[in-house]
Amino acid sequence: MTDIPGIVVTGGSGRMGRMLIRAVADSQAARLTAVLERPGHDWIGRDVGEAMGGAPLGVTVTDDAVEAFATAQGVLDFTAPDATAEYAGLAAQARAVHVIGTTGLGEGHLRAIAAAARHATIVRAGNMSLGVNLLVTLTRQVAAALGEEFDIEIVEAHHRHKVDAPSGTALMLGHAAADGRGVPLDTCSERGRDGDTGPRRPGAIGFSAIRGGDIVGEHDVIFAGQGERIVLRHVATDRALFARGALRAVLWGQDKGPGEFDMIDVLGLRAPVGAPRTGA
Ligand SMILES: NC(=O)C1=CN([C@@H]2O[C@H](COP(=O)(O)OP(=O)(O)OC[C@H]3O[C@@H](n4cnc5c(N)ncnc54)[C@H](OP(=O)(O)O)[C@@H]3O)[C@@H](O)[C@H]2O)C=CC1
Ligand SMILES: O=C(O)C1=N[C@H](C(=O)O)C[C@H](O)C1
Repeated sequence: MTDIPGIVVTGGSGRMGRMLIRAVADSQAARLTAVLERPGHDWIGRDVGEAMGGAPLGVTVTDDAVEAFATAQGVLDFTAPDATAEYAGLAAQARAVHVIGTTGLGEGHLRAIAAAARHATIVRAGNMSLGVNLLVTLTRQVAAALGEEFDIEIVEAHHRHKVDAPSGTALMLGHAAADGRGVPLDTCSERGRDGDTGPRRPGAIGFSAIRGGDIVGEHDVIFAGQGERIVLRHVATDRALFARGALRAVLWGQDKGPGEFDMIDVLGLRAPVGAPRTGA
């Protein structure tokens, strides 16, 4: 037996799945024990290194999540909402740390994840990068410092394949901005303006999404006042960034008890008691 945690990557053939496989395979601190794909996927039964067009990694792609999770200490999951909700239950049964990067989760998915977190450690974040999580804390601070005379707009840009909007990161930033102002985001969020919208609602937090080409992920938080504008920006140029964050999260989670955590916890960016919370 080894103390190095065994890790399962779900959605192995996806853009993030491939990054996660590389990150775990290259790490001295974790072992890749299984890679999951959907039943019927043409990678099933193949060595994952070869399926990715490289040298064998000695790990065969499977569609059996129960068996894969049974011997694992961690699951890295960047797939789709329905799959993630199901994996949360299965990972909790196996007491494996479940790191969730999947975005576009609805109320039902979040309930399933919360239920699973009663039994096992879950780390969930719409963005696993250090830079974005710092931007979240800065956004909350700037929003708290400025009054409603500064209009907050969040603009995000992603590749043409992205299926959800606003991005998970944009929502993290929106929650942080609303938190800084001491209001719930759902009371002030303004999305998808089109046509005769009328003037901007005071206190609104606006969201805009751009989709095109191969943009990895870009986020601006704009505080627009009279005669001045503050823009907080994060630009991701390489998806490996998110995979490194996910690996850090699964290692961090190894000695934690049941509960739902985020990257602010993993990175130690949580504000001290008495200071405003993040709303991510
Ligand atoms: N938190 C973060 O830091 C980041 C989060 N993301 C998020 O990660 C997710 C994945 O992104 P990306 O890799 O670009 O997407 P891809 O579409 O490239 O990959 C998704 C993978 O999940 C698999 N999958 C989808 N649905 C199911 C299902 N029901 N059961 C089993 N497997 C399934 C897909 O398989 P198949 O091809 O067969 O459909 C595919 O392998 C998105 O929600 C994205 O927003 C992305 C980057 C960073
Ligand atoms: O789908 C993506 O690609 C990304 N998704 C995440 C999000 O929704 O914010 C994180 C990153 O921006 C890339």
